[in-house]
Amino acid sequence: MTGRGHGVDLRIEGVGKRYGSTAALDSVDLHIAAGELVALLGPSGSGKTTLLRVIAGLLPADAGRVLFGDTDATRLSLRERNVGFVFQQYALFRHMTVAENIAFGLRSRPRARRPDRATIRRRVDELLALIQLPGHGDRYPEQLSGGQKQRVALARALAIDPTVLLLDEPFGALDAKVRVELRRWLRRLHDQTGQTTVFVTHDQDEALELADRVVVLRDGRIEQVGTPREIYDAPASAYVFDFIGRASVIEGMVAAGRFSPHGQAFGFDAAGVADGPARMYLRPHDAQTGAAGEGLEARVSAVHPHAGRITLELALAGQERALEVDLVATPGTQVPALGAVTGLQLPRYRVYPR
Ligand SMILES: Nc1ncnc2c1ncn2[C@@H]1O[C@H](COP(=O)(O)OP(=O)(O)OP(=O)(O)O)[C@@H](O)[C@H]1O
Repeated sequence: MTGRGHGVDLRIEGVGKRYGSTAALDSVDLHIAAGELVALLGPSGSGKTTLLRVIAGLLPADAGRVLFGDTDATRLSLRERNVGFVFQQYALFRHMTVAENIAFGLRSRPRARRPDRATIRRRVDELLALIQLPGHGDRYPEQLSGGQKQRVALARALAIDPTVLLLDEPFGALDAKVRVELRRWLRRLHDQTGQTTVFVTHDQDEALELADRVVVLRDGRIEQVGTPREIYDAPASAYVFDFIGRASVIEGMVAAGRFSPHGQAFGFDAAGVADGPARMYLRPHDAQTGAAGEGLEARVSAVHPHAGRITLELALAGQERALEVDLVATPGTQVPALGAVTGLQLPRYRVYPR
């Protein structure tokens, strides 16, 4: 595979798709560079699958254009676009061997473009090695594990040298441990092949670990596009902050670039945030408890031990919801007692208008 085409860049321009009164996609603009691995991330119903299907040519858009390199593909069929597609469910042909499954796309080409038998055979062997299942060509799908079946589905999609590889929750049906193994495997495979890839997931860990860039969707619109670091460290909105990981929220007001939590005499820098009601968001590991009198004053309302960390629930005067704070649990960790009053430092946070 190494050295074969890396696929093309993809341009999605003003793409819209409605189902009755629902806008499944609303003026979506996105550029995906050749060789990039991009994750489409969002909750159920945000439009991920619709966007993937529009890119594939499985679903016509109501508005906008899809470009594959310099080619306007908007009106081309799936076959004409030459995309590789993998679904959540294995969708292998049960009556065909693994080798026949992988060869299917090449064998069903019109005669003029169909490679000869020996070439197809070589290609299948090459792909079996790539998916780390050498010697498994004569097996039937039912003789494979779920993870192996998905690797075969991926080989089948790659066999046609697709312009782009489109994956719709390909590991969604597998158990958590296999999912993690397979996504790391997919990342290594991508590093080897450099194939332009678009990957749909609702699992933020999967998106952050796997992708070069993450596209966060909300109600058919793009909420943020960025590298995993950018998305995690600088979420563009409260929606992204909340979706990407655990969040603690403090209610308050912004005036002249300062955020004041309700019920607290303390202010925090919030330069650039408009005056008015606002919320401060922080990750539970980005807060530090300390001596009473330092920073905000908080009372420990619950203590939850976990493997490797302890989560405290802290009550703050003037706040309805308790704040979650994580302490790393090592043998020397001082855990504040239930009901104790502690100081609270917030070195990293973001403020969003309400
Ligand atoms: N065939 C359809 N008919 C009517 N509405 C649809 C159809 N397909 C999708 N929708 C609607 O379009 C919106 C986007 O759906 P889509 O399947 O793209 O979301 P998704 O982010 O992929 O969700 P999931 O993670 O649940 O697959 C949703 O509101 C959905 O109800």
